[in-house]
Amino acid sequence: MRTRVKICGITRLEDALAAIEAGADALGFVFYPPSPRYVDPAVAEAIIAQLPPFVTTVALFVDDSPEQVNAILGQTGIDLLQFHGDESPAYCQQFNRPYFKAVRMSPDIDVIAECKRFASARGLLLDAYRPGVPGGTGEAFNWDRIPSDLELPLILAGGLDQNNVAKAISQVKPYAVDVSGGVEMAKGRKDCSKIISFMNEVACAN
Ligand SMILES: O=C(O)c1ccccc1NCC(=O)[C@H](O)[C@H](O)COP(=O)(O)O
Repeated sequence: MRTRVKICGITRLEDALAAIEAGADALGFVFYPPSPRYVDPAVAEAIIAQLPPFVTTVALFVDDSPEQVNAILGQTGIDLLQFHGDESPAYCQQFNRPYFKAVRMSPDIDVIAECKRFASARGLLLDAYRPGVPGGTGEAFNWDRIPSDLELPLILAGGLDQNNVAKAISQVKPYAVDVSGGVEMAKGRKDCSKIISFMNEVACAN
C-alpha cells in the first residue's frame, strides 16, 4: 500500500497549496502557542476554506483544554485531531472525532502498551523524544526500536527529510510519514523545492 504523507506546521496558504500540488495527503496545523509553527485559528480557518477537496486537515494540540479544542474545531472544521502531549485515552475520546495519538520515543516508552491504551485512535504517531520539547524537534530516533506488527496504523515522524525518508519507508514500512522541519526554509515557512524532493523520494520508495 502507498505510504501516505502528512506535512505539518502549515502557516501559509501558499505552503498548503504547494504541499497538495506535490501530492501530500494531509496538512497539519499546530495550535500549540509556544511552537514557532503555531498558526492562529482564524488564519488556519482561512487557509482551510481555500483548499481543494480530498485533502485531510489535522489539528495538533498539546495538553490543551477541551474548551479550546472544541472552539478551534468549531471555527476551522478540521477533519482529524492529533494529540501530541500527555493526553489520556478518555481525554482524546471526548471530542467524538477521529484522532491519532503521538508517542515520543523516550528511553522507557512501551510502544506496544501505548498501542493498547490508545486502541480507539485511528493511528499512532511515533516521534523523536527531546526532554521539554513536545514535537517538531527535527531529530530522528532509532527506528529499530519500533515493534513490528503494531495494532494501529503507524505514522512515522521525527527528523525525516528527502535524504532519509526512502530508507525510513523501506525499513519501517509505516502507514504514513509525517514531516515538518525537513521541508522548511525556516520554522513555519515551507520550502517548495524540499517538499517536491521529499514527495519524490516517498514515491520512489513505494
Ligand atoms: O512542529 C512543531 O513545532 C510541534 C510543536 C509541538 C508539538 C508538536 C509539533 N509538531 C508535531 C508534528 O507532527 C511534527 O511534524 C513532528 O513532530 C515531526 O517534526 P520534524 O522532526 O520537524 O519533522
